[in-house]
Amino acid sequence: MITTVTLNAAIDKTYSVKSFEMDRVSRVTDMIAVPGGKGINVARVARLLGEPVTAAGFVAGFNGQFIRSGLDTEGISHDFTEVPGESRLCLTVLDADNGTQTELLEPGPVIAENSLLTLKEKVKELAGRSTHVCFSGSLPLGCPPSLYAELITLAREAGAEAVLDASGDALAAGLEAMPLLIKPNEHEIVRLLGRPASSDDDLAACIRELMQRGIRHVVVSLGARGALAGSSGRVRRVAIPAIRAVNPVGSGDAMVAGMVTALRQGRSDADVVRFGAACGSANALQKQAGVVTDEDVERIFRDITVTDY
Ligand SMILES: Nc1ncnc2c1ncn2[C@@H]1O[C@H](COP(=O)(O)OP(=O)(O)O)[C@@H](O)[C@H]1O
Ligand SMILES: O=P(O)(O)OC[C@H]1O[C@](O)(COP(=O)(O)O)[C@@H](O)[C@@H]1O
Repeated sequence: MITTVTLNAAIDKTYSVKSFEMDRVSRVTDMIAVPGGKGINVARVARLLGEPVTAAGFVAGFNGQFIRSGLDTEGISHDFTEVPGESRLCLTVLDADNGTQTELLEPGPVIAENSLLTLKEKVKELAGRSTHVCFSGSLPLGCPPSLYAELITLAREAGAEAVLDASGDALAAGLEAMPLLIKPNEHEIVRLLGRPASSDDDLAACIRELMQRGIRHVVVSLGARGALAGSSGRVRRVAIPAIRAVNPVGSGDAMVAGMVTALRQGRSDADVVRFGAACGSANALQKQAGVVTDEDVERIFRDITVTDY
């Protein structure tokens, strides 16, 4: 099984708007509201790919009920820790005319010490039944930056491999526990290493540095440019075909889901990133974040090339 941990679960709401403008009234032409937050998106895509999953993390309030019942409707198994307050709303405004996606992310509930203890027990228990635990997304208020490192260590002690998709201090501190795989995007890796990366050579040097620290898979996703991926000491370029992207929100999560699925299937390092990138691009073809179809994934996979960098 794959367990996903979303500490700041959300309702992901997507508004389609014609010619979105600041300081103006905009009428919404189409609306989607689904359980979201990075780890939940990973769970949805992994399940669509045929993997057994459980989504865990914190939920709160009416939005938390929406998240649980939405997952029930989708048939995604979940085991969340309820906390006081209200789970957040993450809003994406899609403007097809201008080709923009604008995101507004609420902060979410404040997590108390006793809820952290409950969550740690839950992660230990789920990790004992999982091959991989994916830790994804920002830390809600009340969670110390060291939390991912603690959870990764617990997961590994329980027998599961850990994947970390986070940013800022949460990513920096989480690295101390040596997750199996990290998937920063360009901005996240630059911030992590605290130096500019103005070329792919610079990014490759960052990837090598992180592999030397002991992270086996360091995959830097580059949006429509594909990815630069380090695995077991080698850096590879992942070149993807041009597509007509509809909404790339959630593509990073779909990529993580694809890579974990491929790792579980024992695919080669090159095919792990190739399959992950195919899932990321397939997600960008959908209006809803965190959704792929098998047909899109397989078609795009065939058109992706992975070469030594
Ligand atoms: N506009 C796009 N066109 C094609 N593929 C995309 C696009 N945006 C993302 N992807 C795919 O999804 C992967 C992850 O997307 P990216 O935007 O880099 O992640 P994140 O959402 O974490 O910032 C990319 O490596 C790529 O394969
Ligand atoms: O937990 P964070 O980092 O605040 O991010 C939350 C947001 O990330 C998303 O999961 C999208 O992430 P990606 O585009 O990086 O895959 C949204 O669905 C969600 O609203």
